[in-house]
Amino acid sequence: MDIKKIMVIGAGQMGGGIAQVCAQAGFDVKLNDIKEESYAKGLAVITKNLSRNVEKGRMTEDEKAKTLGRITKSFDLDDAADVDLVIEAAVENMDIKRTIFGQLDKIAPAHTILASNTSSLPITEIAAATNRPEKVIGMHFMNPVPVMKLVEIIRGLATADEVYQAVEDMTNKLAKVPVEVNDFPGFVANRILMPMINEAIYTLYEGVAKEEAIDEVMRLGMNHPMGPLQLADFIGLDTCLYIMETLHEGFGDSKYRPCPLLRKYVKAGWLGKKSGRGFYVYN
Ligand SMILES: CC(=O)CC(=O)SCCNC(=O)CCNC(=O)[C@H](O)C(C)(C)COP(=O)(O)OP(=O)(O)OC[C@H]1O[C@@H](n2cnc3c(N)ncnc32)[C@H](O)[C@@H]1OP(=O)(O)O
Ligand SMILES: NC(=O)C1=CN([C@@H]2O[C@H](COP(=O)(O)OP(=O)(O)OC[C@H]3O[C@@H](n4cnc5c(N)ncnc54)[C@H](OP(=O)(O)O)[C@@H]3O)[C@@H](O)[C@H]2O)C=CC1
Repeated sequence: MDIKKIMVIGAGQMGGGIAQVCAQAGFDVKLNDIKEESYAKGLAVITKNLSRNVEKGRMTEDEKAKTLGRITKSFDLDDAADVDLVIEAAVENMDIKRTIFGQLDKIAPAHTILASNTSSLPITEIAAATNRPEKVIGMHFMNPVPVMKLVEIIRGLATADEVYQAVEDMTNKLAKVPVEVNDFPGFVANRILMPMINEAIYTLYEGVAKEEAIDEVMRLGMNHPMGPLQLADFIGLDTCLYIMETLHEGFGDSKYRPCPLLRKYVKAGWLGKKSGRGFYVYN
C-alpha cells in the first residue's frame, strides 16, 4: 500500500502536530476542522514551530515554505475522496468518532486506511461504524507530536496485517518509533499514565499536598520532565476525564474511578492550558 496523500481531521493540539510532521516528511496533507478559527489557530502553531526549526538551523526558509505548501485546508469530509490515509484527531468522544468514520467510509476510496489518534477509545468499536473494519487502525501519537518519538499502533479485532504494515512503514517515514499494541481500554500508554495522573489529583483532593508540591515530588524525585498535574493541564483535563471514564467503563474496576475534583474542573470549563486555567493559571 503506497501512502502519498493524507487527511488529518481536527486542527487542535494533536491534529496540528500530526499534520506538521506528515508535511515535513513530504506527504501532502489536507487539514480538516469544523471551524475556520480552529484551523487558523492550528496553522499558526505549525508556522511557529517551523520558524523555530529555521532559527535553530534545523531547516531552511525554503524547506519551511515547501512544508507549509504541502498543507491545504479542508472543512468538508468530501475532501477525503482522493486520500490514501485519514488520521482522525477530533475530540475524544465515541459518538463523534463513529459519525466521522461512518461518513469517511462512504467518501474515501476502497483502498484508503482510516486511522484514529484516539487516546483510549476502542478501535474495534470505531471500526464497526464502517464497512471496512480491516482497514481501521489506531495511530496514537504523543503530545507534543513534533517532539515525542512514540506512536502506539493499535490493532483492532479485524485490522488486516497489510494495513498494520503500511501504517508501521508510514510511522518510520515520519522518523517516529512504532510500537504494536492490542485493542484494550487505554492501550498501554494511558492505562499506565492516566491512573498515575488521577492518583495525583486524589492526592490534591484529599489535601495531602498542594499542586506545586505534588509536581515537585514527581519531577525531582522520579525525574519526570513534568509533574503529573502540570502534565494533566498540558494534555487537557477533558481528555484526561474521557480516558479515565473509558478505563472505568472498559474494565468495570473501581480502581479507575475518575477523581471528583477532575470532574468538577471539567464542569467548570477549567480544561488546563488550552482554556487558560486548570490546576494552574496560564496567560
Ligand atoms: C494523553 C495521551 O493520549 C498520550 C500523551 O500524549 S501523554 C503526554 C506525553 N508527553 C509527555 O509526557 C511530555 C512530558 N514533557 C516533556 O517531555 C517536556 O516537558 C517537553 C518536551 C514538553 C518540553 O521539554 P522541556 O525541556 O521541558 O522544555 P523546552 O526546552 O521548552 O522544550 C524542549 C524542546 O521541545 C520543543 N517543544 C516544547 N513544547 C513543544 C510543543 N508544544 N510543540 C512543539 N515543540 C515543543 C521546544 O521548542 C524545544 O525545542 P528546541 O529547543 O530543540 O527547539
Ligand atoms: N491532548 C493530548 O495530549 C492527546 C490527545 N489525543 C487524542 O487526540 C484527539 C484530539 O485531542 P486534542 O488535539 O488534544 O484536542 P483539541 O481539543 O485540542 O482538538 C480537537 C480539534 O478537533 C476539532 N473537531 C471537533 N469535532 C470535529 C469534527 N467533527 N470534525 C473535525 N474537527 C473536529 C475541534 O474543533 P473545535 O475546537 O472548533 O471544537 C478541535 O480543533 C482526541 O481523541 C484525544 O484523545 C491523543 C494523544 C495525546
